[in-house]
Amino acid sequence: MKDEQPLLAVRNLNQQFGPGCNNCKNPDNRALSKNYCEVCGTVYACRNISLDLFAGEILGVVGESGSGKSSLMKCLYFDSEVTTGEVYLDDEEFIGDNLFELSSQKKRYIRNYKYGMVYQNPVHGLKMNFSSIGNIAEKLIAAGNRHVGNMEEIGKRLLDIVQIPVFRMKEEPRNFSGGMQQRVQIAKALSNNPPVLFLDEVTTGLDLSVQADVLDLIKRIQREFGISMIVVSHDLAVIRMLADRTIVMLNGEIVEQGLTDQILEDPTDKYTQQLVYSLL
Ligand SMILES: Nc1ncnc2c1ncn2[C@@H]1O[C@H](COP(=O)(O)OP(=O)(O)OP(=O)(O)O)[C@@H](O)[C@H]1O
Repeated sequence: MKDEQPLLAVRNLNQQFGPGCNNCKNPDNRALSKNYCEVCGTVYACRNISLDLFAGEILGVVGESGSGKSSLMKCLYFDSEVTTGEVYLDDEEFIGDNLFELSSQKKRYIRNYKYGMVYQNPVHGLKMNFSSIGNIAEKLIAAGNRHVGNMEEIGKRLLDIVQIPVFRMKEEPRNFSGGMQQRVQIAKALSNNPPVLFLDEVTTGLDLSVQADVLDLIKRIQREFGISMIVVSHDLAVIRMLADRTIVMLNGEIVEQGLTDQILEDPTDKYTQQLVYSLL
């Protein structure tokens, strides 16, 4: 895998909230045991994050609350601005382009054609007052589709893939259970056939049996469609089930990364060891 060109290459991504001061701008003064500066209050949500996502793999990002996982996802999906950093997509339309530096129009294009996103809270990914198939159509229209018949056909196929009964396609997701809402979000995220899918804590808050069904669905989609995914979770059990490789974050930094099996069997970092032992 190492000799391959990554599909997505993130280099030295930093995101901070606050201007920083003489104290925290000096890396020697910044304790690694927290993600904020005690002098000026600046929060360092992501610090020097570099990672590769290869074609067809699921990359897990795990860490406790506040470790910077969602901040990383929001930056990658252009939901929020990085402070500094680079990201490259192996796509002929964007060769050599640091995507963070593109215009907002081009970023929108990438979100519509190259990326899919599934949020923890379905309210962020779905219009609750649109029908389920209408939500899928919204993404298809954003990606340039205009033919109503085609959109309905694609919508039905996607709802079938995520196991939402097609006879319920006209219902609004607000009338669905949490697990069904996540399924509609997944269908919507897949609608433009993206090479990259981001999933942010998608099973958090669901009942265990519903969680297991949604995780099965994600695994099946990855196998059938070969989509590359970055999956964020605070729950190592979720990462164990889904991810080929895993990144462990703490206080905005990557403290360990490697094959998921390797991390689970032989964690080297102290914090990762705690995470792994908590599974036992
Ligand atoms: N807009 C913001 N302004 C200030 N601080 C922020 C902002 N967004 C995130 N942070 C801070 O950045 C740090 C990382 O937050 P983030 O949400 O990425 O963590 P997380 O690992 O996803 O945790 P959780 O799973 O609880 O969301 C936290 O200290 C958080 O308070």
